[in-house]
Amino acid sequence: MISLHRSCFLNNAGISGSSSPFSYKLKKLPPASVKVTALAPNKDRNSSVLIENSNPLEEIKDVTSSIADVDPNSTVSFEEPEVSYDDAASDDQLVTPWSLSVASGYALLRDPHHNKGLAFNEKERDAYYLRGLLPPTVISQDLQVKKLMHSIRKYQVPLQKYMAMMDLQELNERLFYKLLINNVEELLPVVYTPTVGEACQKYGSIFRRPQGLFISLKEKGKIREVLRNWPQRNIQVIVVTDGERILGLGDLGCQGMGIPIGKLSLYTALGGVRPSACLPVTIDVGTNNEKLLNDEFYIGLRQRRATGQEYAELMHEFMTAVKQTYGEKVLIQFEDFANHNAFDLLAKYSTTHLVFNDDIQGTASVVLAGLVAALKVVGGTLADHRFLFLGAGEAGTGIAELIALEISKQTNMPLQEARKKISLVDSKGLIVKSRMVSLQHFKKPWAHDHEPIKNLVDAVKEIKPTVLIGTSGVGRTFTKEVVEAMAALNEKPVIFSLSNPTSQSECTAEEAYTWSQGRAIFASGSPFDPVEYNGRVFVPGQANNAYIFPGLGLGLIMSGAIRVHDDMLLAASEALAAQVTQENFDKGLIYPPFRNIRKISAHIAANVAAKAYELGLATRQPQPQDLVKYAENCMYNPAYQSYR
Ligand SMILES: O=C([O-])CC(=O)C(=O)O
Ligand SMILES: [Mg+2]
Repeated sequence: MISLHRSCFLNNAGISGSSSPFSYKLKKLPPASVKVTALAPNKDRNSSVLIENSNPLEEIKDVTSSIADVDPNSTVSFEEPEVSYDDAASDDQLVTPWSLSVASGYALLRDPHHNKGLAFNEKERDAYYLRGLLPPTVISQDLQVKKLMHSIRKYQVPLQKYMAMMDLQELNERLFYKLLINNVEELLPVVYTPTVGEACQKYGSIFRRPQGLFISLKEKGKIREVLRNWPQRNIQVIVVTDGERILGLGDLGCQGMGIPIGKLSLYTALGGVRPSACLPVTIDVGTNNEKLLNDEFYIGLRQRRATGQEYAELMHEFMTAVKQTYGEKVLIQFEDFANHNAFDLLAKYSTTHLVFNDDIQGTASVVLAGLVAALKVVGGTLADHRFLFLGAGEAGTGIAELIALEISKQTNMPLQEARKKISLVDSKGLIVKSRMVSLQHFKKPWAHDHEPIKNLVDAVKEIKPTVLIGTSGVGRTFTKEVVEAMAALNEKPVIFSLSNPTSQSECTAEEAYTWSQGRAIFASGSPFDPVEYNGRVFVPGQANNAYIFPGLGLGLIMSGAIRVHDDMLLAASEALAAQVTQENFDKGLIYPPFRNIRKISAHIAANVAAKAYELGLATRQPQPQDLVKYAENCMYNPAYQSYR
């Protein structure tokens, strides 16, 4: 059995110390032939080995020994196209289960990228030394999915379901994604909000093995090396958090890692980005959460958060190292940073990197889509409506700005004027001019001429909004009085309770429908079950950025975009709103069901890519003719591959 890990790979090459000159990418080659080109900068620049039609295990022995023989300063280059079609391989297309070696035997069963469990067929069991390591039965992937859903459904506690899913991801990646894609509506609340929030809170005690990359202050000055420790090279998407504002749960420090992991599993399941191209990162600069600091099981740095220059320097080293390691076109998604850093990081890096902030921009795009769809039910144009927000952080101001931008585009109204249709309430009351000096910079554009108002109910009565949006991170703040005030003002009040997880939702679906006598057009950030009121069933929509970021990311990747532009967020919004069917509207839905999410993501990706080409920000040339088809063809397919 040959099992070659990177460490022995480097040792064989006689490399020691901190830097590894090796890089490797797999080149697509005709079946059963492997060509490795070793590029040695100092000598033997182009030595190459070509092995054809032999036993794959033997091939690898040859390949690895020739790699080991080349100059230690050499670069071994296997090239892989940025958008890989390998993952779409069908039954009749044979592939080799590559890692840096051909996995076989016991190691193959423990390699999550290639393991198929009982689905290894007889031939594969012979060829890959699996005889005796598996019970005799051979079953299909579909039967495995059925069996696993059966056992997951038996768990009563959501966190147990979450742990079962994480274990599966570590054991058999394709089965994990097949399960998730086939049962997306049932499993999204498990791997994502609300359960992922609880998982982050309890990360220290449920922690079994590390997932993702942890970069703490201890790694300062060494971040490029840390990135090289990650086993994959062709990274296309990074989701990074510093754990300071995890959902609406506050500072969870290093335990925020659950969020990048969850978001990236949706990149693959909902947007079709290859799992090997996804990198979850948590930046650990400490935590101000006393409970965690005193928790003996806490997994992060036991110190208060670094701020100011120390924080900025670590983030800058990370951002620079990412671009140096993965190039200009790697997408960096900022996730769940606290307001004060989120806006600054986005402003600082949006002109030099391909970055976007999911909480500011992704949430804005999904809410705008929901509002555009809701107009079909409530009537009027965006400019005809008045918007009131509870919460003026990343999500609140991000959504407000995108609505203003869209109104301004639709009506040619100056942006300043369009902003006047939107009012925000924060913990100190309505944001008004007289508070200007003490306002954080991102709130200033929303300080209108108005008398101060202290609480939300009074603001509703005074401003008379048609749309009420909660982004406060504080649960149960849309009280009966607030919802009744909205219902008294509007025939069909639009009410979005966006804070996550469910415990932080501004009101429940049941409250929204009951207190508005079934008239509310309601959506929430975390899922709620359908509600029966007066003999009618209301299905609440889930206004969650999960509708947007997977398709947006795919669109950026497939067009080779180098920057994110606001117009791409509008394009994503438009594409999502266009996917709501009459049948959905008839059920009171303003978002299409998640079960069609891959099709929806393909349309979002196509619209985003088209915008990237239009704006001259796309580097993949020529532009594919049918972008929707192209997006679909690029998507990772979790069906098992057949091993030769
Ligand atoms: O993760 C989610 O469900 C949505 C989101 O970005 C947040 O609440 O921060
Ligand atoms: Mg978030």
